[in-house]
Amino acid sequence: MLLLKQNQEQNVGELKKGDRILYLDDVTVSFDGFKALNSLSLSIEYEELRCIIGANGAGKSTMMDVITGKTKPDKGDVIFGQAANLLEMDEPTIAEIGIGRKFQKPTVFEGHTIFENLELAMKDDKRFFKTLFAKLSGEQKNKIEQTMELIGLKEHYHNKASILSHGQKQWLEIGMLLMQSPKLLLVDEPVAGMTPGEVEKTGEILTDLSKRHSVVVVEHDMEFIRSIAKKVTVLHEGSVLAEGSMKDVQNNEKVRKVYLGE
Ligand SMILES: Nc1ncnc2c1ncn2[C@@H]1O[C@H](COP(=O)(O)OP(=O)(O)OP(=O)(O)O)[C@@H](O)[C@H]1O
Repeated sequence: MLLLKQNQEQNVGELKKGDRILYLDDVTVSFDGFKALNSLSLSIEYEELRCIIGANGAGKSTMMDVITGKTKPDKGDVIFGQAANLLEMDEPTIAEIGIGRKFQKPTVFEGHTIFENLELAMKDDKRFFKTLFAKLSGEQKNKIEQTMELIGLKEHYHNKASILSHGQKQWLEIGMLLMQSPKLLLVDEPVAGMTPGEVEKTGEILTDLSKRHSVVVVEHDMEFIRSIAKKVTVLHEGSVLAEGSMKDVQNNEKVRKVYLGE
């Protein structure tokens, strides 16, 4: 298992800004004959913030499930980094080689402090109490502190997660993912249920993150997408309908036809 992980990490290789980090080629997923993904091809760059939009049922979650290994496609290729074939790996291996996924509902440890939540997320040994009382190195403490700063929770470090607002819990969970040093972060509807102030802060956090990671955001909130988007991919019936800046996509004839019935 360890050897497999090391080989796969080598296959991911060293990446620099602008290199391709994720490549889906001709990916099809069928459920009882219905194609949730239909020859989907898509590529994401290292240190890019990409927004994925699309109506209900367009295939956004299925695409995330394929990338993280939850769903295996009927056909196609999914390559991470230079040459790591994600279709040959199970979910834990995919997470270990650098793909983190943030689901819509936060799942933080409510009874533990912000600091402890991040500490627990960092450790390889998942046995809860053993992990919590093991001594942290200076480097590990620094990493936790930098992460708390990034997610705007530094002054809350000793507070229990249970007292955080919904938005703060979402940020803490993003922080927990960061403790595993992912190269690619997949974020599902990050601003659902947030206050306007929290939405703005989330945009800042994700933009900041994309300077050191690749970030893929699936979101229905178009105002939010407009505020953060550099490049947008529109999915429709399991394939890419359009891709480009928010302006390009909004002016795209096919998109206008599908969304606005023009
Ligand atoms: N396990 C499954 N079995 C059968 N059909 C499924 C399954 N998962 C997804 N589908 C179907 O595949 C299509 C794509 O679903 P998917 O959840 O990927 O869309 P989505 O773009 O994420 O939608 P939403 O915005 O509503 O979350 C939908 O028509 C859905 O009903």
